[in-house]
Amino acid sequence: MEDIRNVRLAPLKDSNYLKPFRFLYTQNGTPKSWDLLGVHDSVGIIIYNITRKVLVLVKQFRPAVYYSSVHPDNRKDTIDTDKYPGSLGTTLELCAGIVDKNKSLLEIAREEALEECGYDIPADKMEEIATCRSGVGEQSALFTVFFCEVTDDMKTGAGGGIENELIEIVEKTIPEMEEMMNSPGPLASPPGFLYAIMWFLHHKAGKYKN
Ligand SMILES: Nc1ncnc2c1ncn2[C@@H]1O[C@H](COP(=O)(O)OP(=O)(O)O[C@H]2O[C@H](CO)[C@@H](O)[C@H](O)[C@H]2O)[C@@H](O)[C@H]1O
Ligand SMILES: [Mg+2]
Repeated sequence: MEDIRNVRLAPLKDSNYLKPFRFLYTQNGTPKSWDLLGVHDSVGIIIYNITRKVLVLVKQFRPAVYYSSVHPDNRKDTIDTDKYPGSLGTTLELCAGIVDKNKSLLEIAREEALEECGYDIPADKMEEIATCRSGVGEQSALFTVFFCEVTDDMKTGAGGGIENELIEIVEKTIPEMEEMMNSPGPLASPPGFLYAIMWFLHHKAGKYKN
């Protein structure tokens, strides 16, 4: 996963994932504008395995995280991967996916849990806990978080993602997550993940500790 080479930057002409545009308006009569980025909404799932008392998380290479770890002076057409190894771009996240199909958020969450983590989770085991905005500056996509308890016998597949996704399943105990949340960082995780883990530690972790 971390063997990243041949990194090059290119102009973006059109994209299935990002749509930049300008938003024009008046506020109290003053003309204004704001540059925006249209992106998909997404879902994430807090998966807690009660058989082995671990949170089931995913590690993956995120190009945006890698790119932002490169010093601005070195963001050229090609990036030196000896100086900047792929490990700089890996994150720890919830199992998650974009809402790019005409299916319910719950169905998409179930599909992602199976594709990325190998758990076949019945719909009635998924608890929708909160929806927040994944960014309010340039985009304002919704991020909906689900929670579910799983057991080892719900694991029917290997996980790891579909097509050419390379996703590693990472299991963390509650004390390991508490330690991570108390470390100064920078944490290689998005705010939606940190919010979800705080929610889990606050509302759920106590009952699993004994
Ligand atoms: N910009 C892009 N360029 C090229 N290919 C792209 C792309 N965006 C998506 N894709 C393709 O679409 C797939 C989408 O994967 P997922 O549905 O699992 O969403 P992901 O977990 O990456 O992000 C979701 O989950 C995380 C939460 O961890 C949220 O932050 C995030 O907004 C949400 O999309 C990627 O594997 C890739 O093939
Ligand atoms: Mg995903």
